[in-house]
Amino acid sequence: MTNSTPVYRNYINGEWRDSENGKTQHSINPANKNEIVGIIPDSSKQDLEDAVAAAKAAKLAWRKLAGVQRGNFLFKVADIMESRTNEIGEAMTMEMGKTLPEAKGETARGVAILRYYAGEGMRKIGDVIPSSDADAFLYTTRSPIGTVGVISPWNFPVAIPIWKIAPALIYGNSVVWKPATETAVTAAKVMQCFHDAGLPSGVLNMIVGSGSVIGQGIAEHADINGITFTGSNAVGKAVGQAALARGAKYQLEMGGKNPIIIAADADLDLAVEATISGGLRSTGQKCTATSRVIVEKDVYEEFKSKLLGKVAELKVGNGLDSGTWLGPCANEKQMDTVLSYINKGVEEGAVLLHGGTRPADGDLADGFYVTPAIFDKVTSRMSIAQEEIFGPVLTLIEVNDMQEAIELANDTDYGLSASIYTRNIGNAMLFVQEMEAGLVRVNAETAGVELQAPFGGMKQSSSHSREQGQAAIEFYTSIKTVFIKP
Ligand SMILES: NC(=O)c1ccc[n+]([C@@H]2O[C@H](COP(=O)([O-])OP(=O)(O)OC[C@H]3O[C@@H](n4cnc5c(N)ncnc54)[C@H](O)[C@@H]3O)[C@@H](O)[C@H]2O)c1
Ligand SMILES: O=CCCC(=O)C(=O)O
Repeated sequence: MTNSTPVYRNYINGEWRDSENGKTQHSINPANKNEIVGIIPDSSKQDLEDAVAAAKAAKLAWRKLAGVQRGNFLFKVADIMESRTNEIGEAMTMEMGKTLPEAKGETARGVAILRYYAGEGMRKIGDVIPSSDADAFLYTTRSPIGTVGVISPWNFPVAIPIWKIAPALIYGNSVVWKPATETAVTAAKVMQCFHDAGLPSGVLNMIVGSGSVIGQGIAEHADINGITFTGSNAVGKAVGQAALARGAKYQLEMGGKNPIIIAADADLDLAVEATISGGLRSTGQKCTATSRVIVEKDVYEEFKSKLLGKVAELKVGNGLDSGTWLGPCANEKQMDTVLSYINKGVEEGAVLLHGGTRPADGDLADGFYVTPAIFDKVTSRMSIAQEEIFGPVLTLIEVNDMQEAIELANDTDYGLSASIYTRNIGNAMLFVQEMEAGLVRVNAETAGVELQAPFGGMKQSSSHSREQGQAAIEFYTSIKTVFIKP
């Protein structure tokens, strides 16, 4: 740490504030653990109280604005964020390791999401319904739920908070946001865009602190009317239970164990490309990342050898370097988890064909790197085929036919995304019908989400709600049915 290490604060009631207890922590660069990206707050419950009070005080005036007026703020935020794409992208790469082009791409996605929801301020929010009383006017409108708690993870530190905050705001809610501490610097830069756009004080507040204090505090707070959470299953379920216990609305988007099926008739070159991109971009740290690669036996060996050839070409390194394809894991705990799953895979009898090691020397030794791992001879019940690893690990599973492929693809507690490579329309239709996942993609990788379409999982991946697109209105508002008679 040097005297010039930047210091970031909480954002409460329109101003930047130190944590009331004065405690701080460090945001570390996963490409070099000795580099501190920023000094960030380690906030207390009192900071959360202040943020919630500010959000509560601000919500009435915000709700009373026209949707178009709220949208104008979001358009301004989008323009400011677009002008800071490089700065925000660099902060993201330095805090969580994804490559700079990916980080800038994600920032651009944040801008697009803001513009999409800004436009929502002009769209209809209800229906006219014929009443059984000929003189009456029966229609629906929507009310904001009040103050929304946003709890977000580190893996998409711009896109995910924005796909929660933007719809919360456009539909008239105030917000208390707890970003992941790993990416608190990126979050502060996002927050600054809202501040510079002139968002009224208290409408959006940001508190940086531990999950157990600030995250749980949000889940339990009587003045937070709804909680939207993205993160791991264990934490998500605890958040959901705390919300349910006090009757608050909640929405949980959690882990995945996403399959790609390679049919015998697939274009194998395209399938290899999609497996690598879906499974290893962002170092496998996407909820939608491909993890189980289910291949029909007729093409298994050919697919495997093409995959190995291409994975061997991937360059692991610092995400800021232009030649890097794959950055480090986002933090030490994540790296340790990935390495422990690699050991477990070997112990359970899978064959490690490639990678799965921690580079020991040179520039990479001080980072949380794991080389991309490919496992052969994986069976569906092995831990590496069942549990979310959230790292650069692909598990190859051989099947006899399409029926078995789909059965194994569904053989998981998760149901977030799934894809198939095939040139046979029958295979594609069967897959779409039978696959138990919220996002199913034919001849496309498992990762990749379109901001205007609903996104969310089935089974243990979600609380069965949907985010993004117009689906977001369901969480951030309540329907009010209105009956008027002269
Ligand atoms: N389905 C999706 O849309 C989606 C998207 C991105 C990530 N994810 C999932 O997120 C996970 C990775 O992210 P992570 O490691 O940041 O997850 P995490 O669950 O550890 O943390 C997520 C957020 O919850 C907070 N938190 C931690 N403990 C808490 C508690 N007791 N109460 C309330 N909040 C608490 C964290 O500080 C963070 O802000 C993976 O499982 C991944 O699949 C899911
Ligand atoms: O990590 C979850 C979000 C996935 C996503 O946004 C994508 O696949 O692009």
